[in-house]
Amino acid sequence: MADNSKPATRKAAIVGGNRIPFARSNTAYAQASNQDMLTATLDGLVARFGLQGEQVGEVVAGAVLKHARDFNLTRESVLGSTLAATTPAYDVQQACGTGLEAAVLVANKIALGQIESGIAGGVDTTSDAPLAVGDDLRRVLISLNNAKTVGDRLKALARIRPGQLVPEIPRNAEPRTGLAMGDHAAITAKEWEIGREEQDELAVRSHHAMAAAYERGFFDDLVTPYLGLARDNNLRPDSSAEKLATLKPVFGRGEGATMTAGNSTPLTDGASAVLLASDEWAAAKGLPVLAHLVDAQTAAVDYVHGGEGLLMAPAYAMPVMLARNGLTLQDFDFYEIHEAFASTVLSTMKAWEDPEFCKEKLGLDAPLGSIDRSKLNVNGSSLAAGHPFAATGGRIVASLAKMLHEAGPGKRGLISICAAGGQGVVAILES
Ligand SMILES: CC(=O)CC(=O)SCCNC(=O)CCNC(=O)[C@H](O)C(C)(C)COP(=O)(O)OP(=O)(O)OC[C@H]1O[C@@H](n2cnc3c(N)ncnc32)[C@H](O)[C@@H]1OP(=O)(O)O
Repeated sequence: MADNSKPATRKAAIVGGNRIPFARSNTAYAQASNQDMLTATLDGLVARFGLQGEQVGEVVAGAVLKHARDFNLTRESVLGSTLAATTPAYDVQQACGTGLEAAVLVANKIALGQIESGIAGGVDTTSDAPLAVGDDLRRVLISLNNAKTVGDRLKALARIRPGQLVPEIPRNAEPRTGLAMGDHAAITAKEWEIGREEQDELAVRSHHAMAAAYERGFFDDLVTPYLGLARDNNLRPDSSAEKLATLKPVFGRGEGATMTAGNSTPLTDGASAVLLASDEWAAAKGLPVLAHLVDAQTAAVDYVHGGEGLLMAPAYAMPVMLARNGLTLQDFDFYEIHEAFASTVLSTMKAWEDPEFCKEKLGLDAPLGSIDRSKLNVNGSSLAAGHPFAATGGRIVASLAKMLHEAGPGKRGLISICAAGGQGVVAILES
């Protein structure tokens, strides 16, 4: 007998988003914590949609760099916000895919009828990065804490050596290889023969597109000023290929190194949040529906044993998702490919165009093919806005949903986000 008790799945609506302007590390938000920024971002979203004091189904968010005291950063941020304190909330972490993964989790619960509304988000600060002590000092400090007598305390203190006092600072590097993510991307750029000029060109285009989008008011209902900042302070409207060509390579070694501070994302602080709901919930509240989250896919690559480049997992996730939805790579009106590094965007697109890669690695009869570059990151992306790791997904989902809404019904957008750990998340949005 059929089980009629299970609700049919439905597509989750994207009502809108909010973020604080992104700030280069150790600038405008140098004194702000993850919790400060996520709370402010949630409050901005709540104010935008008149949800003060209300309980939404769930809030799901995360941070890549988190202090040990932030057990459940998202719940603490909700408790500090103007949402009802009865709103359940929890952390997720999928490196730079965190914000998008959070949106997928919320959307899936809405699709299954488990919740009617939810907020997905992400936050990160490299200004307030958590410092840890080494294992030796940690053991001493624990025994000091457990010591019952003055003698025991003195004995524990006597075990401290000056060398142990050096803190462990989180490095922007892969734990299993010790290489910076930029160095991994540089290896891939070399493999795919990605040139310096095309990387710089992509970076300049990102800055110009985002500056133009701010000028035409595109971000007016997506960004709330915070701590004196009204726009992302990494944004350089006057960016030029000539200036970028003068910068020295910072990733990859020796002859032929192409990756600079100009065609790589900077270390960034910021937060984002997206409100998702069932169509019914949005209609009952008189709230807009900008787009729907239709599907998503994750993939992981074996970058440790040389199987694939660290940031190439989206290339693998894409054909799986396209096939499931009966779509080709060309069936989209907008493409949002996260610009971790300009070279990563270019390597990924080149892989999709390459018959050998698509056959050997993706198991396809024909390459996925080229995308229309005029539809790529049309309002700028991470090279211009900056990249507070976990906050990038929310920025992209909210921007793309708004772009689709502006373009009218029946439009389709594609998201591709590479993540540390050799993972990637891709998703489809439709208006
Ligand atoms: C995390 C995941 O899961 C997946 C991912 O997304 S991977 C990506 C993760 N992110 C990263 O790895 C961050 C990588 N970035 C970095 O480590 C650092 O920002 C960096 C090493 C690239 C640069 O650091 P830095 O040297 O301190 O940069 P910075 O001082 O700001 O810039 C160097 C110069 O370039 C210039 N510059 C930077 N961008 C420019 C631009 N667009 N136009 C003109 N000049 C520019 C700066 O003005 C500066 O010039 P001066 O020296 O004359 O002041």
